[in-house]
Amino acid sequence: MLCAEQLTKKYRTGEGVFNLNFKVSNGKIVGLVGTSGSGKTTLMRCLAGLLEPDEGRVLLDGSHPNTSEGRKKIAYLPEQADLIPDLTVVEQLHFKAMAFGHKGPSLERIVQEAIKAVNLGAYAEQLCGQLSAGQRRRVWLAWAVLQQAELYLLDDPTSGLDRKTQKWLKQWLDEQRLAGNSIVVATQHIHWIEDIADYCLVLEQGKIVKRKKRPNKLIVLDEKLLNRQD
Ligand SMILES: Nc1ncnc2c1ncn2[C@@H]1O[C@H](COP(=O)(O)OP(=O)(O)OP(=O)(O)O)[C@@H](O)[C@H]1O
Repeated sequence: MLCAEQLTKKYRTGEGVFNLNFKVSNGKIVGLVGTSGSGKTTLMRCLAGLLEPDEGRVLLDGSHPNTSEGRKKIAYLPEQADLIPDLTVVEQLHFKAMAFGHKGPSLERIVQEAIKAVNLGAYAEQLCGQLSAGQRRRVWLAWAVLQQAELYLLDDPTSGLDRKTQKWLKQWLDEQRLAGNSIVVATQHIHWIEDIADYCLVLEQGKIVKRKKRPNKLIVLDEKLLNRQD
């Protein structure tokens, strides 16, 4: 479980995030929603253990997130996809998978599965520096897929994504939830996240101004199941 307790991170300008308290249980999706500058990235970096709070703390299963144990559990995907322009898509993903400890046939399999998941097969041999913004974002999502983490922190994941990939992403997030993993998604698009998130935190000027729980509505992921006669 991830906990933010009285979390404050203040920049010299006086901006930042202030006295935030919330929990993300295993198997839950939480949306962090707010306009530009509301503090989403600051909070995400604190949750990933990359920014040290001035007050309060972040705990992942009772420990600081930036320990060797914590780093194995967290997949943090920042707003900007940090890809090496001279590597092909497949080389880039090999490189990332190796950094996460995969090797041999399992490395090859996991890279191919990630490429297939985000529908990047046609671009597998293309240099990352020659991809469009949306294609780069898909490589970035493939990077999330191959990490096989317990906690996913996704900052602005839908930016530049076509509808098909946005739909796939929702399905993938739902699969992660069913597998018991936790996800925090920072986005300006409340309509995209609110029908999949278990709850949303609305941020304004670094403070939580609203907590929105998902209404109890039936989500139809597979219509065949509904129409089954057994
Ligand atoms: N390193 C920094 N030094 C000073 N101020 C900063 C720094 N980083 C962010 N800020 C300020 O803190 C506030 C929150 O920024 P943050 O990047 O967390 O917002 P955000 O909600 O992620 O915005 P966006 O949706 O545009 O990415 C902004 O007003 C920003 O100008």
